[in-house]
Amino acid sequence: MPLDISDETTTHDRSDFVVVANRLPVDLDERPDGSTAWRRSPGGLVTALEPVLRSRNGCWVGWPGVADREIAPFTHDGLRIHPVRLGETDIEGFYEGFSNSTLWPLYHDVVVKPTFDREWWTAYRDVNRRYAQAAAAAAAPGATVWVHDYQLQLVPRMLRELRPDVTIGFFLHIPFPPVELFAQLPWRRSVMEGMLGADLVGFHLPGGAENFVVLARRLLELETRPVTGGGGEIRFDGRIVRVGAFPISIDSADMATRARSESVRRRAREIREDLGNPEQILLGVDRLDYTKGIDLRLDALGELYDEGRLDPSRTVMVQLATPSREQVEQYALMRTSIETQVGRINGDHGQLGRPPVHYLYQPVARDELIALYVAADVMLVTPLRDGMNLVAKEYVACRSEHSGALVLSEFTGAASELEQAYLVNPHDLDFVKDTIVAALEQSPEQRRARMAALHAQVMANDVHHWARTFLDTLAVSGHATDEPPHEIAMDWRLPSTGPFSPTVSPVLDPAGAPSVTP
Ligand SMILES: O=P(O)(O)OC[C@H]1O[C@H](O[C@H]2O[C@H](CO)[C@@H](O)[C@H](O)[C@H]2O)[C@H](O)[C@@H](O)[C@@H]1O
Ligand SMILES: Cc1cn([C@@H]2O[C@H](COP(=O)(O)OP(=O)(O)O)[C@@H](O)[C@H]2O)c(=O)[nH]c1=O
Repeated sequence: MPLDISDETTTHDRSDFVVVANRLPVDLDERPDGSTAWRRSPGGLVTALEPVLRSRNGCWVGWPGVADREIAPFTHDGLRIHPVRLGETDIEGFYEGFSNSTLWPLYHDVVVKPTFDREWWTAYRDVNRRYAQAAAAAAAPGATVWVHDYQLQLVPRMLRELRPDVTIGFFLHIPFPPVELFAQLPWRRSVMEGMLGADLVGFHLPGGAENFVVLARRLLELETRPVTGGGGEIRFDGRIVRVGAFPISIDSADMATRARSESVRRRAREIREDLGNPEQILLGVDRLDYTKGIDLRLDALGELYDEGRLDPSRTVMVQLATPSREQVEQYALMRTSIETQVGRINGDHGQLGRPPVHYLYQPVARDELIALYVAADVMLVTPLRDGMNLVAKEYVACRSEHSGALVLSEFTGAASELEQAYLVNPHDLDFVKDTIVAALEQSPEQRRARMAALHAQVMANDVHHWARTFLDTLAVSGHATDEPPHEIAMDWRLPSTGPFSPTVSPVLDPAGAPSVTP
C-alpha cells in the first residue's frame, strides 16, 4: 500500500536524491574503552558513491556496520546519513548468509559453493523491506532513489509499492551470472521481479545486462527488446524497464592530484626505504576475499623465487588485505591459507629483517594507500572474477608520469576498458609468472606507451561520468508507459565487451523460447 507522505512536519527532512546501499559510507567503530567514532567503510562501492553523493547533496540510507544500534539521521562530514538498524540475527541471515554465502558465490561463478537456506531467504526479504521503508521515508515527493547492489535486489519493487511517485534506479556492482547459474537460485523469480521494480537496471558490463534481459524473457516470459550494443527494454507490470551497461570508475582527478602532492611523494620514498630499498616493488591491494586471487599471485611469486627467476633481495612484494566478512567460514579459511603461503615464502626466501613479502591484514588509510601506489613498480590485480576492481583504476590514476605497470586479470570488469594492461588468465600460473617477469623487465618506452594509454582512459572516464550517464538515462526512463518496447539509442553503453566477455550467457536464444521453468 502506498505510504502517506503528506505529513508537513517531516517533508522538510526528505531528499530529492537518495542513495540506498547495504552499507553507509562510514562504519561505527566501537572501541574497547566504550568510546565510538565513525570510520570509512570498506570496499569500492563506498569509494565510488561518496564523491557522487557529495556533489549532488543527497542522502545515504544504509547500515552503520554494527548490530542493534538505533541511530537517528545525522550529517557526517557534509554527508546526510539515514541509518538502518540491523540486529544480530539480521546480520547472520541477511548479510553473512543470503548476501555473502548465497548470492556472492553464485554471482561470482560459484568460485565456492553457494548455500541455499530458506531461513536466510526470509531474513533477506525482511531486511530488504526495512531498507525500502527507510528509503520511502527519506525520499521527497517525486525524488530519484538509486538502489545499489546484490544485497538489496528486492528493494526496487517494494519501494515502488510504497512510493509510486519516485523514480527508481538499480545498479549491480558485482557480475550478473549467465542463465545456467542464476537458474540455480530457488528464489530466482522473486529476485528478478524485485529488480524489475526499477525504471533502469544497470550493470558494469554489457554481458551482465544481456544475461538479465535473457532471463526476463526465458524465466519470466516477459516481452523484451534487445538494444544494439547490449542491454535492452523489458515490459513488466505495465511499465517499460530499461537495462544497460555503465562501467563504474573513481574520482580520477582527485586521485591524481593527491598522488602528485609532495607529502605523498615523500611518503612513497620513505616506504621504499622502509622496505630496504629494493630495486622493484610489487603491490597487491584487496579486501581479503576468495574472489580476488591473492593466493594465485602468491603461488606465482613463490615459484618465481623458488626457480631463481626473481631475486628476493631485489624484488619484494607488499600485500594489503583489508579484513572482510570475517564471520563467513570461507573468508576465515582463505585468511589462514594466505597467511600460510606468506609464511612459507618468507621462511624459504627471507633474511633477518628482510622478508620478501610484506603482508598487512588491516585497513590502510587513503593517503598511505596512495603513497603505496606511487611507490609500486608493478601492481598485481588477479581476481578469479570481479565486478569492476577499482584498485586497478586507482593505481593507473596515480601514474601521471606514465611509469609502472599493471598486471590485470581478464576476469575483472576493469579489463574491458584497460586493454593496455598486462592481461592474464589467473588460472594459468605459468602465464602469470611470465607476465610478472615481462612487466618487471619492460623497457622504459613500453612502460610509458602502455601507461599513457591506461592513464588517459581512466582520467577521461571517471566516477562523475558514470553517475551522470546512469542518472541522465534514468531521468528519461522514469515512468515510461506501457507502450511496446521501441528501439532506443544506447549511446551510454560500453563501446566494446573487452578482451574477454565472461558474463555473456552462451545460451542466448534469439527466438526467446523459454527453456527454464519458473
Ligand atoms: O560491504 P562489504 O561486505 O564489506 O564489501 C565491500 C563491497 O564489496 C563489493 O564491491 C563491489 O563494488 C565495487 C564498486 O562497483 C566493484 O569495483 C567491485 O568489483 C565489487 O566487488 C560489493 O559489491 C559492495 O556492495 C560492498 O560494499
Ligand atoms: C585494501 C584497501 C582498499 N581500500 C579501497 O577499497 C576499494 C576496493 O574497491 P574494489 O573495487 O577494488 O574492490 P571491492 O569493492 O573491495 O570488492 C578501493 O577504493 C581501495 O582504495 C582502502 O581504502 N584501504 C585498504 O586498505
